[in-house]
Amino acid sequence: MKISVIGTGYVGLVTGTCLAETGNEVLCVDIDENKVKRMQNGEVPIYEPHLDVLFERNIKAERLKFTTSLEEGLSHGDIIFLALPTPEDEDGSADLRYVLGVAGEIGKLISDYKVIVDKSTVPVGTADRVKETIAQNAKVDFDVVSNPEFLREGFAVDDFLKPERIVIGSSSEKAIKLMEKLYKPFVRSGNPILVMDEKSAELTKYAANSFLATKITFMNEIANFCEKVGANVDKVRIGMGTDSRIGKRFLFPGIGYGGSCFPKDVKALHKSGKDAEFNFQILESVLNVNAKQKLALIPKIESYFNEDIKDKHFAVWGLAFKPETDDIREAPALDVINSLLQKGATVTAFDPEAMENVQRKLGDKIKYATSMYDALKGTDALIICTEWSIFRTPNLNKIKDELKNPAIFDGRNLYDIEELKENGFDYFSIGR
Ligand SMILES: NC(=O)C1=CN([C@@H]2O[C@H](COP(=O)(O)OP(=O)(O)OC[C@H]3O[C@@H](n4cnc5c(N)ncnc54)[C@H](O)[C@@H]3O)[C@@H](O)[C@H]2O)C=CC1
Ligand SMILES: O=C(O)[C@H]1O[C@H](OP(=O)(O)OP(=O)(O)OC[C@H]2O[C@@H](n3ccc(=O)[nH]c3=O)[C@H](O)[C@@H]2O)[C@H](O)[C@@H](O)[C@@H]1O
Repeated sequence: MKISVIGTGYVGLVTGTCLAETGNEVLCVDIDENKVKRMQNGEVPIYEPHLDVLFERNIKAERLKFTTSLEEGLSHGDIIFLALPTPEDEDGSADLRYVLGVAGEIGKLISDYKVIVDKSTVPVGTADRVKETIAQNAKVDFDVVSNPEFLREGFAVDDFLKPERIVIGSSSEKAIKLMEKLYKPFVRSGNPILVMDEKSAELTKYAANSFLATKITFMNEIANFCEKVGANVDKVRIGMGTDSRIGKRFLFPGIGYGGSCFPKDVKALHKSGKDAEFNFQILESVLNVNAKQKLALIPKIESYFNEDIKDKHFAVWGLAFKPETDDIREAPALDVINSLLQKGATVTAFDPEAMENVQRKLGDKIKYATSMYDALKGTDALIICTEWSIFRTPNLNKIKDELKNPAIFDGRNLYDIEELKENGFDYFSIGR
């Protein structure tokens, strides 16, 4: 089939590449000329494990191409995916200017039947708004489908190739048939393609992300309570999670959830509620608890240094909002660093993939190390914000040799408390 993907971020590029992998002819459109040039030269512009192999293979086979021309994109594809940003607007709602802006152009540019597929995460009712916007100018027939994406950064290729479910929201038989044909190769193991109305599909995405954010936040509250009463959240987590009704996944406490989606999606659903005069009380709590949780290590650090961290120098391991990505959007590490800087401390940071992005954001406000051990040199203590695998079994002697105090503040519960104690560390984690 002939497919066009508008927007080549984490979702668009993975969607385009994976659809090319099943034999479709894919043309990706992006407004960012530099990005398009890099992709045309065979460079993957984001860090996403396993994407490079598929990307290279499909470019070579001439099934995956790139352009900055929306007109070219719209004339190529029979199915047009919108994988455009829907960032947080000032009032917490999803900013639809990219989606509706492109929809306006689509109306002017299409000259034969197209299925317009919204893959961006958008509030209930957006498919109708996209339809109306296209219809203002369109002279030909078209359908709009809501097809929310559930991939995780860091596992995006695997999640796309082997989805647990595919959600298709549409009222057009013709569009549904085309979408089912396109996705059939991805659900050969029997996972379902769920067809529903557009509004239910749109809400499914927000409900899923908000539920996962709530699950993490609930666990963070349990962790904080564990600290008050002397329980160990690791034990509680396993004790709870082995009940299959609860499940073991997404129960890891830490310094809050971050990323490009949970924070903005919980806020957007909360705002949609407000607009409909519906009070999402549970989401209000999630938002408040998570904002506090991002700074959960700060009082521990201040207490260790007798409430005075001015002029103290800290090593921070992990900057990305989670491992296996270079994405730093709403990363808890940034909140931690900003708070330390505000209190007069200094920071040397290390992350395997996200250093460039942080450098662009923070510039010379902090120092950047070339390795995890290099970051420790001359610092007063180590703070861990992201659970990259390479931090899991470090050389403890090397850490102790470099730090002025044998103190580790671990926001991701990486180490065994007893082992760290035996090795002479003052070790602080979350809920243990
Ligand atoms: N990042 C993720 O893991 C997931 C994101 N989503 C949703 O998918 C949507 C896209 O997210 P990301 O891929 O993370 O965004 P992104 O910000 O990484 O990429 C968006 C791309 O769209 C391009 N763009 C902006 N305006 C354009 C225009 N007028 N024409 C062509 N290209 C344009 C940008 O240059 C950029 O390359 C959002 O709604 C997000 O909530 C859904 C599931 C997972
Ligand atoms: O809509 C989206 O963009 C995506 O958002 C999340 O994916 P992602 O943000 O890539 O990352 P997650 O692995 O879900 O982690 C999100 C945040 O929660 C935190 N987290 C996750 C799990 C956990 O047990 N504890 C915890 O604190 C992570 O550290 C991270 O900051 C969802 O998992 C995807 O299904 C969804 O498609």
